[in-house]
Amino acid sequence: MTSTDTEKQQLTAVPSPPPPAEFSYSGQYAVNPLAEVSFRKMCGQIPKVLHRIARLSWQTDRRAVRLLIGCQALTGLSAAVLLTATARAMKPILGTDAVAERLRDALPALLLVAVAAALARAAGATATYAERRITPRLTTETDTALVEAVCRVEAAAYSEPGFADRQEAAEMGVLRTQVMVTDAQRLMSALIRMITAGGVLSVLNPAMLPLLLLAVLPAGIGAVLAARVDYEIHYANVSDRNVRGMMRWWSTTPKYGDEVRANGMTDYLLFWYRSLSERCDRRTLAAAPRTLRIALLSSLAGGVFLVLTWAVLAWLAVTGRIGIAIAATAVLAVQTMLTSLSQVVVNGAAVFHTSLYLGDMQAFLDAAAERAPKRGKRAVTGPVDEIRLDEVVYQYPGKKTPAVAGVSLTLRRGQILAIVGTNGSGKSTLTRLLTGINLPDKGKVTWNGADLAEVDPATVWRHTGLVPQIFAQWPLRVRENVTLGQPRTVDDGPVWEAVDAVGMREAVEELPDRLDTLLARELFGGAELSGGQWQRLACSRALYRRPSLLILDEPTSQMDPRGEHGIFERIKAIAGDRITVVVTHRLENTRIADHIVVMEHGRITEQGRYEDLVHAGGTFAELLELSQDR
Ligand SMILES: Nc1ncnc2c1ncn2[C@@H]1O[C@H](COP(=O)(O)OP(=O)(O)OP(=O)(O)O)[C@@H](O)[C@H]1O
Repeated sequence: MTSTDTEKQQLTAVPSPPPPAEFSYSGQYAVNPLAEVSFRKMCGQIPKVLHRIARLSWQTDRRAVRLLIGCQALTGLSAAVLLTATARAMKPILGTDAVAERLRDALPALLLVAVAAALARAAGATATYAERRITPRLTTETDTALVEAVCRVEAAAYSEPGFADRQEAAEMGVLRTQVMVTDAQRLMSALIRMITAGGVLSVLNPAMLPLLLLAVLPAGIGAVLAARVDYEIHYANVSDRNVRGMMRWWSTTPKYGDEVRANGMTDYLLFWYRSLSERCDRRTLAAAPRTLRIALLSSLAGGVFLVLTWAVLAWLAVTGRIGIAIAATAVLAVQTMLTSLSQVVVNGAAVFHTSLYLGDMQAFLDAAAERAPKRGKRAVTGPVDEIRLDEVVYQYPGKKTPAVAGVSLTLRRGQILAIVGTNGSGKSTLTRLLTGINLPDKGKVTWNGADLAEVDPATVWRHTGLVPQIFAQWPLRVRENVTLGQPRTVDDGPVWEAVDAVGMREAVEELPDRLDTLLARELFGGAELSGGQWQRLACSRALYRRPSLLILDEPTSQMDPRGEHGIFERIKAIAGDRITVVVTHRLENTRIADHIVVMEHGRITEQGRYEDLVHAGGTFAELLELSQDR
């Protein structure tokens, strides 16, 4: 083989991608609620969840619930009338008189049968209407409650192991709300029809009822056991589904399309996506034999008892123990019982299934409520004259060392503070502590003397404006991208002012609908901005707020020199009214600062003014020299 051949082979031989890492939904919160639960306890969940669905529905639409209850009562009544009227009609029909006479005698009962059947249908249709009035609003309520719970937790919860998996598990509860009222309503009406038919049947012959129950009970047990298997698979797949959901978004959103294509990631991403799906499928398929065994055994047991039921009925009729008319009604009652029992079983299992997912959802909502800020009722009122950090320490959950390890600092109104330091030295974490996004584990942060641990965070964030390193590109109109979080005015004057402040007027005026242009190229009529323009817009959002504390974390990393110069000029011009914090790796930009702190391993290792630090021979001077050494 020539060296050229080897080179060619090396170029064409692309190694196959590694399989995606296997995550498992584990840890102190990941307790499969079914692992230790007995069958009786599982069935015991059904009344509880019915009660819960009723309560939620009642809170959503009382009129619709009343209508539903009325329909259920009508269903029971019409089933009873139908069966008794049928029994009454059977006697003359099976009699020995002339046909015309038999029909005439049976006519009143037959009319009653027709009216009862019509009523039953009407009750069914109205119940569906009532259920459709409840379900969309109930789903919206539950869905919004989940989104709100996630938005409102303390930011530290996001770093907790398993938080995202628990959220994914809770999402299933939201999905189930779309079917839970239907399932509950069908279960209740089937139960009512079953009880009515059972009552009629036990009057006709008491021996039939237990036999029929035995015929359907195995199917009930089978359905609940199958639901349990389904839940176990769902539970085992939570983490993979979560990762797959993220991969799906990252792979398909046009925002990252360039990176995916130009780096040849498509095949790898598709491979990973497919691998995750196949891993979920494998778990599902591995459980299929168990489901089959459950279905076969329950059908076999049910079938045996059903044959027995029909045999007993035939024996009663053949031996003359019951009349032919009664036997015919019994056939109808058995059929009604069987149909409604099957519906009870199917819908009961569905309600049981729902109870499991609702349980996950409720557990997550409870956990989120526990993690909601409980910092006290004190309020920060502007203007903010002083922010102090006193020996502040913060360690992220699951981390071995603190990200901020004992920082003391005083910031005063009118001052510009620059924070510099190597990657991972704790700069962004320090800004999170300054704004009260995270509370320190030790030490305290005070605003005008008030400890942030005792202050309602909403009153703090009313006075802050933050341009984070990674900022959102909101799929909203230009105007909302500027005013989001604080729609202070109804006229556009202040919006244009903020747009001007970041030098974006020309770019916005060129957009098809100026401030009304939707910034989402994925959507019809949407437009897209360049990276630097997005960053200017993020800065304009913070400036529009006119905050007491303005924090800019690498605010100009994507901007051209003109844009960068403009932003820093603006920061200087408005600095008198506020406390300004700039985090940057471009050390030249720290010239505007009144005070610079250099961070290393979560501590402040140097501080002073630009001119002092340049000549101090420390990290700042070293980093500056390196940035100029090209
Ligand atoms: N949400 C988080 N959860 C867990 N650890 C985190 C989180 N955010 C940051 N860290 C860790 O905290 C440490 C400090 O991170 P931080 O983002 O504050 O550094 P930084 O100085 O801003 O870095 P850079 O210059 O790269 O932006 C790092 O070790 C990082 O891995």
